[in-house]
Amino acid sequence: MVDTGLTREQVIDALRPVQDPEIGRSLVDLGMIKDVAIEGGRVHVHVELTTPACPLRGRIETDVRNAVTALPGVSEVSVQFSARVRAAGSGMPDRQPLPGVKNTIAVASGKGGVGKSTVAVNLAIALAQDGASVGLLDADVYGPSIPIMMGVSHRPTMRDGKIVPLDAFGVKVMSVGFILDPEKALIWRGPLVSQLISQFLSDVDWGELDYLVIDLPPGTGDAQLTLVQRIPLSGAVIVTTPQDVALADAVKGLAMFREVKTTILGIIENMSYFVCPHCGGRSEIFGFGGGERTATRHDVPLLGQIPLEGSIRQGGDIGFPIVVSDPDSAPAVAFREAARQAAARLAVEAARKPRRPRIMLRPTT
Ligand SMILES: Nc1ncnc2c1ncn2[C@@H]1O[C@H](COP(=O)(O)OP(=O)(O)OP(=O)(O)O)[C@@H](O)[C@H]1O
Repeated sequence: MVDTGLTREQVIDALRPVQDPEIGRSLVDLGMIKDVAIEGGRVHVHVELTTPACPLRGRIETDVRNAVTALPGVSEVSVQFSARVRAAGSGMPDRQPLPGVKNTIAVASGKGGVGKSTVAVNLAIALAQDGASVGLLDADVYGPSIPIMMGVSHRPTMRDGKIVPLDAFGVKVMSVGFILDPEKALIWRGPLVSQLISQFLSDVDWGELDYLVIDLPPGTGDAQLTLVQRIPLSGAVIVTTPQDVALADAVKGLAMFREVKTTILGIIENMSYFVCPHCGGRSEIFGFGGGERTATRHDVPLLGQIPLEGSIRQGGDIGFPIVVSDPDSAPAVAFREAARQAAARLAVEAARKPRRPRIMLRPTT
């Protein structure tokens, strides 16, 4: 083997200018370069991403390759990826994070029926498909639809005094629908809703999760406000259709999350357009571009535009969501991209947080 004289330090120095494109800081400073191995002219770099759902993995790989290839004597560069999700915490210091759960993502809508649960289900599965450990909590006491959409309905069991969530498509699922009599759901008032959901957060054995996606009840009333004040939320995704009445309510949702200092990860515009399966013509049934305009006006990202499609409705009805049933379809790709963008935003939030200083214990003499 040819000795090029190349050292680990030289490789790390070459990697210093390479940034995580989302976070805008050096991979080296962020502790994302886990290992560098050199064998003659061959260099192997192990990068630890901040989420397995990283939307810019390809770009990071290219930048790492280019930086290392530029060093004298390098003939081949291989890049290996792993991921460790970091906790973004919640906006309010008094809301304690859930033990074992790194990030909680609320999926909310100002208006009912805009596809909030559909989005929650597909986002959660998309994150799990990328390799994250994911839970999905259906907190929509007024119409828990997650059991049907995820194709799970039996009552969960108990283990060591905790509720064991059900598993569907690699996601741990818990729903008020597993426990409540659907006939009684409507009489739940704000404080009771919040008490029940708090109990679900603490009494369910979620284990170690990178992301817990929470499908909130629609609206911005008393019940929703009490909930978002009590749950330690790392971020919120707002679902809307492009229709004016939905957008007006989505703006109320943005205001609610801002009031409780929860990061808004972005807006998802659902039912954005319809492509006729017969003639291929495109119709903008609920208007067009409203989600984008609202996102721009309120300075939040637009995470995606999901078309109105029969297969999405059907996937929900039969408990076989579109990211599983037809992963290459346009809506599935849009859901996956939205999930990755949301995960990337959380990684940025986590990186902004000052690291807790290590406490050095004095040796006892
Ligand atoms: N993009 C889409 N294309 C076709 N159908 C959709 C789409 N998004 C949602 N749907 C369908 O619209 C209906 C309402 O969706 P969903 O239950 O997800 O809305 P929601 O906002 O959670 O409602 P709620 O306010 O009752 O909680 C469901 O039947 C669902 O399958």
